[in-house]
Amino acid sequence: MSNEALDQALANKRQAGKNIIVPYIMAGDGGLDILEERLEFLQECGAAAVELGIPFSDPVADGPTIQDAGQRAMERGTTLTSVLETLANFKAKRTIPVILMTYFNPIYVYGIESFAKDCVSAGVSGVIIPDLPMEEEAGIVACLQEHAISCIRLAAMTSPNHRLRDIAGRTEGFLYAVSVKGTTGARAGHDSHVKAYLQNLKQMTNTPVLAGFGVSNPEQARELASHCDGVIIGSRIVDWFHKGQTDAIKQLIQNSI
Ligand SMILES: O=P(O)(O)OC[C@@H](O)[C@@H](O)c1c[nH]c2ccccc12
Repeated sequence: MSNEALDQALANKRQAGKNIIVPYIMAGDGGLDILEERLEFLQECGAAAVELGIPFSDPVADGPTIQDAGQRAMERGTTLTSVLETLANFKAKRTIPVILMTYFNPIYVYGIESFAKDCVSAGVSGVIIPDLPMEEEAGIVACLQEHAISCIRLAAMTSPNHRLRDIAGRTEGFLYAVSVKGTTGARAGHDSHVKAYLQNLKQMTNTPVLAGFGVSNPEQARELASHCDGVIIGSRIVDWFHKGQTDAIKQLIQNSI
């Protein structure tokens, strides 16, 4: 079972004729005590949901901006446990869906069953586990489904069509269309193949398709979103939160919608 709050939040934006914007932030960057305020702020800016990163010592998919943010968060002692506890504390007040982005190791150490249960207590709607191969996912996915937590799958530009179809068929919440060949981080532009790649994915599923990686300005966001349902914006927002440039974040999100 996929997560209804997440499905509904994304559908609402689309029905209102808007692009779905999902900002990524690093949990614990700036301290966990400001997490509630940041989520509220992003919701006010028009975000449909927030992707919340769990800091990890070996973040293989991340570029320098997010690696640095993870480092700062770890220096403050942020862990999967402390993030889930913090989210549980203001769950009742929150309406914006939260998706956790975590590498598999912290979940494995936490225990899969306890992780799923504590996600429910924390009001987590979905998870993204970038280093979990499709061939190894069955056990954890069954457990997440039992708890109505969506497992958002990642599509890569290098994957062959039969594999993309498989991923698109399995995804819950949305399909994360990784739109660069490389790690996370702001980029000046996207490859000319991206348009066909997104259109191809759109034909494979009725679940919303969101493009992510390298989106750092409203022009890029709107261009990519015109071939799918919206975008995920990470590094640019992480960097601006760190520098206290919240007005710039608001502009970026509002002008991407
Ligand atoms: O930072 P960018 O290039 O805007 O890309 C989004 C990305 O940061 C976020 O979705 C993310 C951060 N770490 C990840 C690891 C894997 C997949 C996705 C992510």
